[in-house]
Amino acid sequence: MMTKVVTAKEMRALDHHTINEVGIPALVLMERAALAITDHILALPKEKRHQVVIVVGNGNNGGDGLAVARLLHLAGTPVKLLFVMPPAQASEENRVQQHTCAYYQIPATTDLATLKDATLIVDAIFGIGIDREVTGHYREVIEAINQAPAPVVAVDIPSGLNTDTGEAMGVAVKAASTVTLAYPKIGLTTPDGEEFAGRIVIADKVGIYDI
Ligand SMILES: NC(=O)C1=CN([C@@H]2O[C@H](COP(=O)(O)OP(=O)(O)OC[C@H]3O[C@@H](n4cnc5c(N)ncnc54)[C@H](O)[C@@H]3O)[C@@H](O)[C@H]2O)[C@H](O)CC1
Ligand SMILES: [K+]
Repeated sequence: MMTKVVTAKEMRALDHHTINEVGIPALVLMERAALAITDHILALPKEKRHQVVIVVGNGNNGGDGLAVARLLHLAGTPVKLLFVMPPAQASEENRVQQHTCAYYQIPATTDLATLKDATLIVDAIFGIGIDREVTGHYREVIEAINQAPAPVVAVDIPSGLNTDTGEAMGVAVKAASTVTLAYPKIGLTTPDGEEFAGRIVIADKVGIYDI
Protein backbone atom coordinates (compact mmCIF):
# COMPACT_ATOMS: atom_id res chain seq x y z
CA MET A 1 0.00 0.00 0.00
CA MET A 2 1.50 3.35 -1.06
CA THR A 3 2.39 5.49 1.98
CA LYS A 4 0.46 8.77 1.96
CA VAL A 5 2.79 11.78 1.58
CA VAL A 6 1.65 15.23 2.68
CA THR A 7 2.35 18.92 2.13
CA ALA A 8 2.93 21.25 5.08
CA LYS A 9 -0.64 22.54 4.68
CA GLU A 10 -2.09 19.02 4.71
CA MET A 11 0.01 18.09 7.77
CA ARG A 12 -1.19 21.19 9.61
CA ALA A 13 -4.80 20.30 8.74
CA LEU A 14 -4.28 16.75 10.03
CA ASP A 15 -2.70 18.05 13.25
CA HIS A 16 -5.56 20.55 13.63
CA HIS A 17 -8.12 17.76 13.12
CA THR A 18 -6.41 15.48 15.65
CA ILE A 19 -6.10 18.24 18.24
CA ASN A 20 -9.48 19.94 17.76
CA GLU A 21 -11.88 17.21 16.50
CA VAL A 22 -10.33 13.99 17.82
CA GLY A 23 -9.34 15.92 20.98
CA ILE A 24 -5.73 14.87 21.49
CA PRO A 25 -3.73 17.85 22.79
CA ALA A 26 -0.67 19.09 20.89
CA LEU A 27 1.54 18.25 23.88
CA VAL A 28 0.40 14.61 23.72
CA LEU A 29 1.31 14.49 20.02
CA MET A 30 4.65 16.08 20.90
CA GLU A 31 5.35 13.42 23.53
CA ARG A 32 4.41 10.64 21.09
CA ALA A 33 6.71 12.20 18.50
CA ALA A 34 9.52 12.42 21.06
CA LEU A 35 9.10 8.74 22.02
CA ALA A 36 9.50 7.68 18.37
CA ILE A 37 12.56 9.90 17.87
CA THR A 38 14.11 8.69 21.14
CA ASP A 39 13.57 5.03 20.20
CA HIS A 40 15.38 5.69 16.91
CA ILE A 41 18.33 7.34 18.73
CA LEU A 42 18.58 4.66 21.45
CA ALA A 43 18.79 2.02 18.71
CA LEU A 44 21.95 3.69 17.30
CA PRO A 45 25.38 2.26 18.28
CA LYS A 46 26.32 3.24 21.87
CA GLU A 47 29.45 5.11 20.79
CA LYS A 48 27.22 7.53 18.87
CA ARG A 49 25.42 8.41 22.11
CA HIS A 50 28.39 9.51 24.25
CA GLN A 51 27.45 13.19 23.81
CA VAL A 52 24.19 14.11 22.12
CA VAL A 53 23.71 17.79 21.28
CA ILE A 54 20.11 18.76 20.54
CA VAL A 55 19.78 22.01 18.58
CA VAL A 56 16.39 23.60 19.27
CA GLY A 57 14.36 26.36 17.62
CA ASN A 58 11.43 28.28 19.11
CA GLY A 59 8.51 26.34 17.63
CA ASN A 60 7.09 22.86 18.08
CA ASN A 61 9.91 21.24 16.13
CA GLY A 62 12.10 22.63 18.92
CA GLY A 63 9.51 21.37 21.39
CA ASP A 64 9.94 17.85 20.01
CA GLY A 65 13.70 18.23 20.47
CA LEU A 66 13.33 19.38 24.09
CA ALA A 67 11.10 16.39 24.88
CA VAL A 68 13.69 14.08 23.27
CA ALA A 69 16.38 15.69 25.46
CA ARG A 70 14.42 14.80 28.59
CA LEU A 71 13.72 11.21 27.48
CA LEU A 72 17.38 10.62 26.54
CA HIS A 73 18.53 12.20 29.83
CA LEU A 74 16.22 9.88 31.80
CA ALA A 75 17.60 6.93 29.79
CA GLY A 76 21.11 7.89 31.00
CA THR A 77 22.36 9.38 27.70
CA PRO A 78 24.57 12.49 28.10
CA VAL A 79 22.59 15.33 26.48
CA LYS A 80 23.22 19.03 25.94
CA LEU A 81 20.73 21.58 24.55
CA LEU A 82 21.88 24.21 22.06
CA PHE A 83 19.36 27.06 21.86
CA VAL A 84 19.42 28.92 18.56
CA MET A 85 17.46 31.94 19.69
CA PRO A 86 16.56 33.49 23.06
CA PRO A 87 14.07 30.88 24.33
CA ALA A 88 11.69 33.57 25.58
CA GLN A 89 9.81 33.97 22.26
CA ALA A 90 9.02 30.25 22.02
CA SER A 91 5.69 28.55 21.28
CA GLU A 92 3.48 27.49 24.18
CA GLU A 93 4.36 23.80 23.91
CA ASN A 94 8.04 24.66 23.44
CA ARG A 95 8.00 26.63 26.70
CA VAL A 96 6.37 23.73 28.58
CA GLN A 97 9.18 21.48 27.39
CA GLN A 98 11.81 24.06 28.32
CA HIS A 99 10.44 24.07 31.87
CA THR A 100 10.67 20.28 32.10
CA CYS A 101 14.25 20.27 30.78
CA ALA A 102 15.15 22.93 33.36
CA TYR A 103 13.52 20.78 36.08
CA TYR A 104 15.93 17.95 35.14
CA GLN A 105 18.78 20.49 34.97
CA ILE A 106 19.68 19.41 31.42
CA PRO A 107 22.77 21.43 30.38
CA ALA A 108 21.95 24.19 27.90
CA THR A 109 24.09 26.62 25.91
CA THR A 110 24.05 28.98 22.94
CA ASP A 111 27.74 28.35 22.18
CA LEU A 112 28.15 26.79 18.70
CA ALA A 113 31.54 25.31 19.73
CA THR A 114 29.47 22.68 21.59
CA LEU A 115 28.75 21.07 18.22
CA LYS A 116 32.42 20.10 17.84
CA ASP A 117 32.24 17.82 20.92
CA ALA A 118 29.03 16.10 19.86
CA THR A 119 29.02 12.42 18.91
CA LEU A 120 25.45 12.88 17.63
CA ILE A 121 23.51 16.03 16.72
CA VAL A 122 19.70 16.22 16.78
CA ASP A 123 18.29 18.88 14.46
CA ALA A 124 15.13 20.35 16.01
CA ILE A 125 15.37 23.90 14.63
CA PHE A 126 12.60 24.02 12.00
CA GLY A 127 10.03 21.48 10.85
CA ILE A 128 7.03 22.14 8.63
CA GLY A 129 6.85 25.72 9.91
CA ILE A 130 9.73 26.91 7.75
CA ASP A 131 8.29 29.73 5.64
CA ARG A 132 11.20 31.80 4.39
CA GLU A 133 14.86 31.86 3.45
CA VAL A 134 17.24 30.92 6.28
CA THR A 135 19.49 33.88 7.13
CA GLY A 136 21.57 35.37 9.97
CA HIS A 137 22.27 33.32 13.07
CA TYR A 138 20.01 30.46 11.93
CA ARG A 139 22.16 30.15 8.81
CA GLU A 140 25.32 30.23 10.92
CA VAL A 141 23.99 27.42 13.14
CA ILE A 142 22.97 25.19 10.21
CA GLU A 143 26.37 25.70 8.57
CA ALA A 144 28.08 24.83 11.87
CA ILE A 145 25.96 21.66 12.13
CA ASN A 146 26.97 20.65 8.59
CA GLN A 147 30.67 21.29 9.37
CA ALA A 148 30.60 19.33 12.63
CA PRO A 149 32.00 15.75 12.51
CA ALA A 150 28.95 14.16 14.22
CA PRO A 151 26.10 12.56 12.26
CA VAL A 152 22.73 14.33 12.40
CA VAL A 153 19.26 12.99 13.19
CA ALA A 154 16.68 15.46 11.83
CA VAL A 155 13.32 15.88 13.59
CA ASP A 156 10.46 15.69 11.07
CA ILE A 157 12.44 17.27 8.20
CA PRO A 158 16.00 18.58 7.92
CA SER A 159 15.92 22.23 9.01
CA GLY A 160 16.06 24.62 6.08
CA LEU A 161 14.37 22.20 3.69
CA ASN A 162 11.18 23.41 2.02
CA THR A 163 8.54 20.92 3.20
CA ASP A 164 6.76 20.79 -0.17
CA THR A 165 9.59 21.08 -2.73
CA GLY A 166 12.59 19.56 -0.92
CA GLU A 167 14.71 22.59 -1.89
CA ALA A 168 17.09 24.14 0.63
CA MET A 169 15.81 27.60 1.64
CA GLY A 170 19.30 29.08 1.34
CA VAL A 171 20.86 26.38 3.48
CA ALA A 172 19.66 23.09 4.97
CA VAL A 173 20.87 20.51 7.46
CA LYS A 174 22.49 17.43 5.89
CA ALA A 175 21.12 14.57 7.97
CA ALA A 176 22.23 10.94 8.29
CA SER A 177 18.61 10.09 9.15
CA THR A 178 15.30 11.88 9.46
CA VAL A 179 12.47 10.76 11.74
CA THR A 180 9.41 12.22 10.02
CA LEU A 181 6.24 12.43 12.09
CA ALA A 182 2.93 10.83 11.19
CA TYR A 183 3.36 10.97 7.40
CA PRO A 184 6.34 11.59 5.07
CA LYS A 185 6.46 15.18 3.83
CA ILE A 186 6.32 15.46 0.04
CA GLY A 187 9.63 17.41 -0.04
CA LEU A 188 11.41 14.35 1.36
CA THR A 189 10.48 12.32 -1.73
CA THR A 190 12.30 14.66 -4.17
CA PRO A 191 15.93 14.01 -5.21
CA ASP A 192 17.04 17.16 -3.29
CA GLY A 193 15.00 16.13 -0.27
CA GLU A 194 16.44 12.61 -0.21
CA GLU A 195 19.94 14.09 -0.43
CA PHE A 196 19.42 16.16 2.73
CA ALA A 197 17.23 13.71 4.65
CA GLY A 198 19.39 10.58 4.60
CA ARG A 199 17.60 7.46 5.85
CA ILE A 200 13.92 8.28 6.40
CA VAL A 201 12.10 6.75 9.38
CA ILE A 202 8.32 7.27 9.37
CA ALA A 203 6.98 7.64 12.93
CA ASP A 204 3.48 6.59 11.90
CA LYS A 205 2.11 6.06 15.40
CA VAL A 206 2.46 9.71 16.34
CA GLY A 207 -0.82 11.09 15.17
CA ILE A 208 -4.30 9.63 15.48
CA TYR A 209 -5.50 10.45 12.00
CA ASP A 210 -8.82 8.93 11.03
CA ILE A 211 -9.36 10.98 7.88
N1 LIG B 1 2.77 16.02 13.07
C1 LIG B 1 2.89 15.68 14.37
O1 LIG B 1 2.53 14.61 14.82
C2 LIG B 1 3.48 16.70 15.30
C3 LIG B 1 4.29 17.73 14.80
N2 LIG B 1 4.90 18.56 15.66
C4 LIG B 1 6.10 19.30 15.36
O2 LIG B 1 5.73 20.66 15.09
C5 LIG B 1 6.51 21.11 13.97
C6 LIG B 1 5.89 22.36 13.39
O3 LIG B 1 5.97 23.32 14.44
P1 LIG B 1 5.73 24.89 14.19
O4 LIG B 1 5.79 25.52 15.53
O5 LIG B 1 4.54 25.05 13.34
O6 LIG B 1 6.95 25.41 13.30
P2 LIG B 1 8.49 25.02 13.32
O7 LIG B 1 8.87 24.53 14.69
O8 LIG B 1 8.73 24.17 12.13
O9 LIG B 1 9.19 26.47 13.05
C7 LIG B 1 9.32 27.32 14.13
C8 LIG B 1 9.13 28.77 13.74
O10 LIG B 1 10.24 29.21 13.00
C9 LIG B 1 9.87 30.39 12.30
N3 LIG B 1 10.54 30.34 11.00
C10 LIG B 1 10.14 29.73 9.87
N4 LIG B 1 11.07 29.88 8.88
C11 LIG B 1 12.07 30.60 9.45
C12 LIG B 1 13.30 31.10 8.96
N5 LIG B 1 13.72 30.84 7.69
N6 LIG B 1 14.10 31.84 9.78
C13 LIG B 1 13.70 32.09 11.05
N7 LIG B 1 12.54 31.64 11.62
C14 LIG B 1 11.75 30.91 10.79
C15 LIG B 1 8.37 30.38 12.15
O11 LIG B 1 7.85 31.49 12.81
C16 LIG B 1 7.95 29.07 12.84
O12 LIG B 1 6.82 29.24 13.66
C17 LIG B 1 6.55 19.90 13.10
O13 LIG B 1 7.54 19.97 12.12
C18 LIG B 1 6.84 18.79 14.13
O14 LIG B 1 8.21 18.69 14.42
C19 LIG B 1 4.36 18.76 17.00
O15 LIG B 1 5.29 18.30 17.95
C20 LIG B 1 3.11 17.95 17.28
C21 LIG B 1 3.21 16.57 16.72
K1 LIG C 1 14.22 19.75 11.92
